Amino acid sequence: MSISCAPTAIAEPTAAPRRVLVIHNPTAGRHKRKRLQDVIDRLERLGAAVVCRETRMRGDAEDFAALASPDTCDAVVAAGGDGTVNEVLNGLGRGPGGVALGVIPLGTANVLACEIGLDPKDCDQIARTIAFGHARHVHVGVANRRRFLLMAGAGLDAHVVAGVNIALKRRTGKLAYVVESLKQAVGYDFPVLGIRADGVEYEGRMVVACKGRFYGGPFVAAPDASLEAPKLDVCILPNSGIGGVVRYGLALPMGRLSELPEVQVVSARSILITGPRGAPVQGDGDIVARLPAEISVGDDTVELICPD
Ligand SMILES: Nc1ncnc2c1ncn2[C@@H]1O[C@H](COP(=O)(O)OP(=O)(O)OP(=O)(O)O)[C@@H](O)[C@H]1O
Repeated sequence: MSISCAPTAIAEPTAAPRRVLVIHNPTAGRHKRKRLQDVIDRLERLGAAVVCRETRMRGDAEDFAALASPDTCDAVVAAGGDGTVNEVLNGLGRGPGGVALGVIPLGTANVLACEIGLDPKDCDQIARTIAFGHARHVHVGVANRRRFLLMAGAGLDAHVVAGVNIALKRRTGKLAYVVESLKQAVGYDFPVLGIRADGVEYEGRMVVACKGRFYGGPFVAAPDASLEAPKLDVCILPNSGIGGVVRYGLALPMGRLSELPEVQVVSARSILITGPRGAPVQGDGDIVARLPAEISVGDDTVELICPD
């Protein structure tokens, strides 16, 4: 197997390498199988015991992760995009506990990798992180009983996630989301959403409850959010129509979304989003719930393996 990433000189850690179950979503990202093999080869050279399972359909990653036992496995590693991480997170929640969560970022946006400072192209960093990286105690969000790690939202972005053309996404990556956003901006009617955040009422056309700072890739939407904090940073966007979409779409990559005067960011433990019954709610980039949605963060935690 050819090795595509140059090793960097880092002192060998003294702790024993982890025993890991890698769960690979072969449909995530494009042409990433070689990178996965490279990471696995490096893990084995570092002394980690690795078992790899491939998913065949949606839901497999969650079922495989739920079976992981701390007797045989220190960590379950999601090899795929944020959707695969989300499935593993939910699977671990069904399991016996005592197993950490890791990631080999092979997806389209890889928001979690941005959040924890993992470079998707640096196979050496990824392997060392999985084998020896410290585990952060992360508070997990819950949307209508479904766990999420990064964000959950309703309104246009959830409709974009629900409507994105999968074949186009496989061919063009993130561009498919831009195309779908513009398409939706024309046809979508931007209904008003009610948001009750820790008992205080707000209104918006789009709402994203952020656990992490990043959104859609390396773009900061909620600068004060923290995976380790038991709170949500709720971004409430009031504008509608193509004008609103373009305005927010330009502000986000510049890191200015939360600075726009009409955008509110409120900190809350629990929110209730109401709007058209059955409208989609996205969590970590996949549809995880429907309106009305109760989104909260409480005592539920996971050990997330991060670079040192
Ligand atoms: N073998 C499979 N066949 C079809 N779908 C799968 C399979 N395994 C997992 N899935 C589903 O694929 C979806 C997308 O996966 P994922 O998010 O990991 O990749 P991505 O969409 O390329 O990346 P990103 O989320 O970063 O955009 C998830 O909803 C997951 O449940």
